[in-house]
Amino acid sequence: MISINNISKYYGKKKVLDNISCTFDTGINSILGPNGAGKTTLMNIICNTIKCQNGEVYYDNTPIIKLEEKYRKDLSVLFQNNPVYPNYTAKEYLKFVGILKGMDKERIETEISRTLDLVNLSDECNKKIKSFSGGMRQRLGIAQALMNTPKIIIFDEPSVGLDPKEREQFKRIIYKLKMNSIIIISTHIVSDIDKISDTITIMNKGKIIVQGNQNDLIKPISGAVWHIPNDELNSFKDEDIYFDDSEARMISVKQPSANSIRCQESLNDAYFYYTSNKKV
Ligand SMILES: Nc1ncnc2c1ncn2[C@@H]1O[C@H](COP(=O)(O)OP(=O)(O)OP(=O)(O)O)[C@@H](O)[C@H]1O
Repeated sequence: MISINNISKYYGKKKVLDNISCTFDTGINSILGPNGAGKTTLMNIICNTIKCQNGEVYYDNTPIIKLEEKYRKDLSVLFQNNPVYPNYTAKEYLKFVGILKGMDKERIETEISRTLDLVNLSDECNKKIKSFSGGMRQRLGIAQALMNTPKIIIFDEPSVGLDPKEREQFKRIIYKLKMNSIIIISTHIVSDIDKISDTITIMNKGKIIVQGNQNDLIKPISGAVWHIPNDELNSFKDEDIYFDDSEARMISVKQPSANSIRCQESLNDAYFYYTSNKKV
C-alpha cells in the first residue's frame, strides 16, 4: 500500500498541495481533478522526483526515501509528455527501458513482445518512433510503463492523444493488471476511469475533497440530479449548470423547474458537485 501522510508542497509562496493524506492499495486508484488541482505535483512526490516541504510518502509502512532502490524497482511511470527518442524504433526504445530497469537480456526480449502485443504495436515494432502518430507514441509510453510487470504503476493523464477506441483498449489493459499492481491514474476526464476504478480521489485547489469508491462518491447527490430542458436554461445561473454529453444538468434537492426531469446520478455529476462546492 502507498500512504500519503500530511503532504504539503509550496512553489515559492504558492501552496499547491495543502496537507494531503490518502492511501492507494492494490487495484485501480484514480485521482480526478481540474487543471491545476495539483495531481501532477502529487504524482511527482509519490515518484520521489520532487521533494515536499511537509509530510511523508510510505510504501508498505516504510518511508520511500528510506527504500531508495527497492522502491524504484517496484515503480513504473508514464508521465505527461513521456520522452521518447524519435530515431529509435519501438523495439530499441523498449530495450533501452529494459536495460534502465535492470532486466536481463532474455527477460527484455520476452517483455518487449508481451508489452507491444498488449498495446497493439507488434506490427510497428521496427518502425522509428518519429513516424508514429500521437496515439501510437502514447501506446508505446504505456508499453514501457508495463515492462517487467511493476508492482506500482503511475499514469499521469494517460489518455492524452488516444482516440476513443484506444481509450477503451487502455482501460482493458489496465483492468487486467489490477489484481497484482497498485495502479494510480491521474486525469480530469471522468469517462476514462469511471467504470474501472476501485477508488477515486477527487482533488481541487491542492486539497483532497473526497476519496472513496464510485457509490460512496455518488451517495450525497442521490435523487438530486436533474436534466434541464434547453428552453429553461436561461432561468438559471451558468455556474449552476453543467453538461453530461449534450444534456444540461443541475444538482438540487427540489425540482428546479416545472419541466426538469430527475436523472440517474453518475460519477460525472459527483465530480461537478465536489469541484464546484455546490451544496444539495
Ligand atoms: N515547477 C513549478 N513551479 C511553479 N508552479 C508550479 C510548478 N509546477 C506546477 N506548478 C503550479 O502548481 C499548481 C498545480 O499544478 P499541477 O501540474 O500539479 O496540477 P494538475 O492538477 O496536474 O494540472 P494539469 O492537469 O494542468 O497538469 C498549478 O497552479 C501550477 O501552475
